[in-house]
Amino acid sequence: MKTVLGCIADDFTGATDLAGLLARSGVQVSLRIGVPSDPPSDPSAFEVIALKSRTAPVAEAVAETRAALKWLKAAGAQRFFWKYCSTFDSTPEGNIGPVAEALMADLGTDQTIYCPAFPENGRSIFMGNLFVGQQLLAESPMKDHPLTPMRDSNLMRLLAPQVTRSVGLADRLTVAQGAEALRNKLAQLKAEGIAHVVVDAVANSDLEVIAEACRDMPLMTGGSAVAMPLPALYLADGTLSADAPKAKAPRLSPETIVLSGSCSAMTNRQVADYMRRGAPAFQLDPLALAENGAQEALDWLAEQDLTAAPLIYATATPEKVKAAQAKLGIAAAGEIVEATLSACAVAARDAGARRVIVAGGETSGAVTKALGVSQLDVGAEIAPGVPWTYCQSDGHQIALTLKSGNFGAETFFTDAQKILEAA
Ligand SMILES: Nc1ncnc2c1ncn2[C@@H]1O[C@H](COP(=O)(O)OP(=O)(O)O)[C@@H](O)[C@H]1O
Ligand SMILES: O=C(O)[C@@H](O)C(=O)COP(=O)(O)O
Repeated sequence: MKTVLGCIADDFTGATDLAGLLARSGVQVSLRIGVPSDPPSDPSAFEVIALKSRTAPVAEAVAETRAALKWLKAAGAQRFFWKYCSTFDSTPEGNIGPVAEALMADLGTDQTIYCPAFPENGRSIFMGNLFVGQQLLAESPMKDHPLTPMRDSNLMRLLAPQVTRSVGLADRLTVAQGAEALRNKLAQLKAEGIAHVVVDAVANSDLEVIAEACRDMPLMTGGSAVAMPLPALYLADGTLSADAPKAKAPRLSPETIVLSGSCSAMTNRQVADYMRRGAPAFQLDPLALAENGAQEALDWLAEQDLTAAPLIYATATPEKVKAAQAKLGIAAAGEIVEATLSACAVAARDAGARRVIVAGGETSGAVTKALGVSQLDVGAEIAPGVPWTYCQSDGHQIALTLKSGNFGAETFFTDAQKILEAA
């Protein structure tokens, strides 16, 4: 089969988010960790390549994304999707714009759209301003993100310094008039030399209009939700034929490990909820880790009954995160936590854990790499944008879920376990 849509995500939770939303329509979605070293053989209609490039130096992010594009082109794809965070997370240098411009140059296209909206998770865009629930992005807890604090809510202002060509807006008033009106607006903006168009969306119905209007663009960019309508559009016009039914979820033994490196407001609530329910839990302190290493955590883990699904977490309040970063540096504090959680993941797997729940995008990238996972099949959705996936790790089949910091209900860690039981 030829790939119909080639997708590249800038982090691993983002990649499973996108793969999960595409798979809602019943199509097969293949998710690969990093650019495969082998050329494509029998690729899926929807291929998602997960990179860990969100906070990488710009040149590195651009080079990796171009390599992913090349692989997806070899898989037969003619349309591409660049997935970044629904809260438009980027460092001050910013990878979203340079990556988009590099992809546009490689694809020989003059215009793309930017739509991080994800209404089911409360992300909406109005007049180019991104909201998280009822708050502007820069007034939401994203202002305190440990690696990518978001201090402006206006997508045009965030994007403009990251790109060389002009930025414009197709606002909600246009989107509300339907796909043809949006296509006309995009054409008008293109004639004015606008290469980068932020598109407003506040509801799933807006995303359907945008997907319909932009489905044949060589490159679309956004959060996962604007890609969600694409499989149904491609099935309806015969670009894609209906897939064989999906394989049943494998039965895996109940040993479980929960690892949380996200410090988002939602993950803080999820960790507290899980502990209130009596889950065994071990807290990592970056300062203690810097001094004494990971052994204490590994010793604690070795004593746990993994059928009780123990939790190891570095999740902390913004004040505690800032204090650790002030002493260790932002990158070093993050790295030491990621390395420890990765070591715990490997130790838990070696001790028999076959169900692995990870919270945090960067954290998920580190843990997935440590587990040596290269390809994931998408399973049941636990919460909007967070599916279970199945993969191989060191010769064992495991279920792995990678939760974006902000996603999931307060009961996420127990929800995940219940959904796997029912799958
Ligand atoms: N207590 C802490 N102090 C400092 N940094 C931390 C702490 N706990 C986690 N981190 C780091 O914060 C970052 C959180 O990012 P990430 O895993 O992407 O979560 P999210 O999905 O919420 O963005 C990671 O690099 C993680 O290692
Ligand atoms: O689009 C989203 O919000 C997510 O898919 C995502 O990218 C989340 O990133 P993290 O919060 O760093 O997990």
